[in-house]
Amino acid sequence: MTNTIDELNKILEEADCLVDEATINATLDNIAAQITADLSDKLPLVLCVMNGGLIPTAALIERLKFPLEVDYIHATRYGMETEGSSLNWLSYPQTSLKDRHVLVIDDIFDQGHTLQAIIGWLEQQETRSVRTATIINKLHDRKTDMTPDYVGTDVADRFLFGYGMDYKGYFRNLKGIYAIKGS
Ligand SMILES: O=P(O)(O)OC[C@H]1O[C@H](OP(=O)(O)OP(=O)(O)O)[C@H](O)[C@@H]1O
Ligand SMILES: Nc1nc2[nH]cnc2c(=O)[nH]1
Repeated sequence: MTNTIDELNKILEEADCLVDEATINATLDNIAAQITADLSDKLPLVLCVMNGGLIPTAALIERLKFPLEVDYIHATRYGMETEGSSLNWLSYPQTSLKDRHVLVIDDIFDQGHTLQAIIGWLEQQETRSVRTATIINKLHDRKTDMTPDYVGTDVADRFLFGYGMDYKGYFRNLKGIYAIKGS
């Protein structure tokens, strides 16, 4: 269904801001310091998980002051929906992964199926190490048995958008993280 600009603006007006820009920036600084301690001498390959990882990846790598390469992987589980289903692989990295220290960056650690599948695939590519980072951790007890190596701010178990995350494809560009009214 097509959303009108009025409908989208109403969603944003009624939404609750759960994480503001200053908190996100502090989270990014903290994660960047941990990553620097672990990877600054490893010439890592950073893999952005598109689309949600786009903004967190840009914000994190500008805080990493050491040599690194960037590529992306495109896998989606939610599409335009608010409930996840099976993972749809849309694009694989073009960079050779063999013997590389890989850092995967995504926006949110929700149930963990997306990162778990990506880690599983990367481990088959003869990488030297694989680490994962997310800006947001959604609090609930429906997690897989993986946990990202670097995890940011905890948020309530609601449907979120902003800072990479979309509502029906929109609002990834917002500086804060919002929850839909009633979710
Ligand atoms: O921990 P999980 O329950 O697997 O959910 C997390 C994933 O869901 C979102 O992606 P989505 O499938 O919505 O695609 P998108 O990045 O294009 O929005 C998000 O960007 C993560 O990749
Ligand atoms: N936009 C969005 N994508 C998600 N993927 C997993 N959880 C979420 C969420 O709360 N919002």
